[in-house]
Amino acid sequence: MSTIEVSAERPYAVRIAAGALTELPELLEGGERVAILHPPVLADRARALAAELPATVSLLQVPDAEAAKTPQVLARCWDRLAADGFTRSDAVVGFGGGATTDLAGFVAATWLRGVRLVTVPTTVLGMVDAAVGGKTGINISAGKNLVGAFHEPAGVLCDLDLLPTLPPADLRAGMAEVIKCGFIADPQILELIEADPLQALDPRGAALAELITRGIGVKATVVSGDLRESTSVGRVTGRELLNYGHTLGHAIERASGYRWRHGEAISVGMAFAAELSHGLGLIDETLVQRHFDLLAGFELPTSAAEFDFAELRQAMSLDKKTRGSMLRFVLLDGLASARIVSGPPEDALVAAWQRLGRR
Ligand SMILES: NC(=O)c1ccc[n+]([C@@H]2O[C@H](COP(=O)([O-])OP(=O)(O)OC[C@H]3O[C@@H](n4cnc5c(N)ncnc54)[C@H](O)[C@@H]3O)[C@@H](O)[C@H]2O)c1
Ligand SMILES: O=C(O)C(=O)C[C@@H](O)[C@H](O)[C@H](O)COP(=O)(O)O
Ligand SMILES: [Zn+2]
Repeated sequence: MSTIEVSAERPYAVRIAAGALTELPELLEGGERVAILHPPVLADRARALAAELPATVSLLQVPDAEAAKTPQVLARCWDRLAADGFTRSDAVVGFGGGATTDLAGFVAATWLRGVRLVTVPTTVLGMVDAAVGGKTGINISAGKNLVGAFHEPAGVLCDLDLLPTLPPADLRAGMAEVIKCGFIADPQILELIEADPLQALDPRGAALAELITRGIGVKATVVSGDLRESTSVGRVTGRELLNYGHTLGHAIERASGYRWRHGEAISVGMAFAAELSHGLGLIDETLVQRHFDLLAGFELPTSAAEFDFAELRQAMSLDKKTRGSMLRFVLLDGLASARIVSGPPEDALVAAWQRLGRR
């Protein structure tokens, strides 16, 4: 069992191991009621989990993937907690991928102005990123994650035994955030993948367990220093670092009507950010090509010609890093070194977009 401590406002542990789920009862600290939010595909496992808990459990099945992150589903969850008599000593468990844990986190943040939350991520992306760090929220028609709150979990259980049923495309999508962690902070992640990409995709393998643990290490270190995402000036060391590739990525998700997986959109977003960094003279060609090789090695997309760049540019204006009308990009100026570039020239954005399809 590996344990990574997150020392933000309320310290908590991320436990990573096959079988970590057995620790859930301790994390609930004797609450009388527990709500487990889960997607349809995990219904049987959620029922089995409920049977093991010394509490009255409400099973809240929510729609799959991004369809869970809507105001309507959020309101249905509140109604159910009300009907089942949830009080401030009760708890919410997010049992699923990042979409489920984002929704569950926001339910926990808003019910009675905040109740206990435990996240149990069941995807690679959820383990490495979404379930850790206390960003919770939903989408609205104007864009991705535009409504939410910071609400830290009391604990995170990454049970590696849950991964073998994950569809290969979702496993690959999770690798985009793992690769992100490599480029922004831990280049050993990139070396491990480059040494044996196939091994990295084995859901029962030691290589994936190590990549997940290293990725969580990056996330935990960053959020421990800057939970609420301060506005970086110049070099980025705070939470905005974790948003590498997300400015364009979130715009692609919205433009696709959330047909694109988050990790796939972020893959294109990182390829774009690398091209933009290069176009602005911040990184050399080798580092750009390394992005394309690593992402394509997992069959992740590095271009998105089906979208109109003008529409994506418009959606990027609502990125949370934007200040006033100034777009702000997290760009690399070296391996594991990033800076904020505010208001890059519009023609540099278009040029970076056009280069994507040409590699
Ligand atoms: N809060 C954060 O800090 C943060 C960080 C990164 C991403 N996110 C969010 O996370 C979401 C993406 O997360 P995701 O990639 O986990 O997507 P997801 O939650 O949509 O899960 C992907 C798919 O896998 C299925 N699934 C989940 N676990 C399974 C299992 N063990 N076996 C079989 N199927 C399983 C789900 O039902 C879904 O169809 C996005 O909404 C993104 O915005 C949040
Ligand atoms: O934890 C963070 O901070 C991140 O930026 C991690 C991202 O991978 C994640 O997708 C996050 O939800 C994006 O946040 P947002 O504030 O841009 O919605
Ligand atoms: Zn992300």
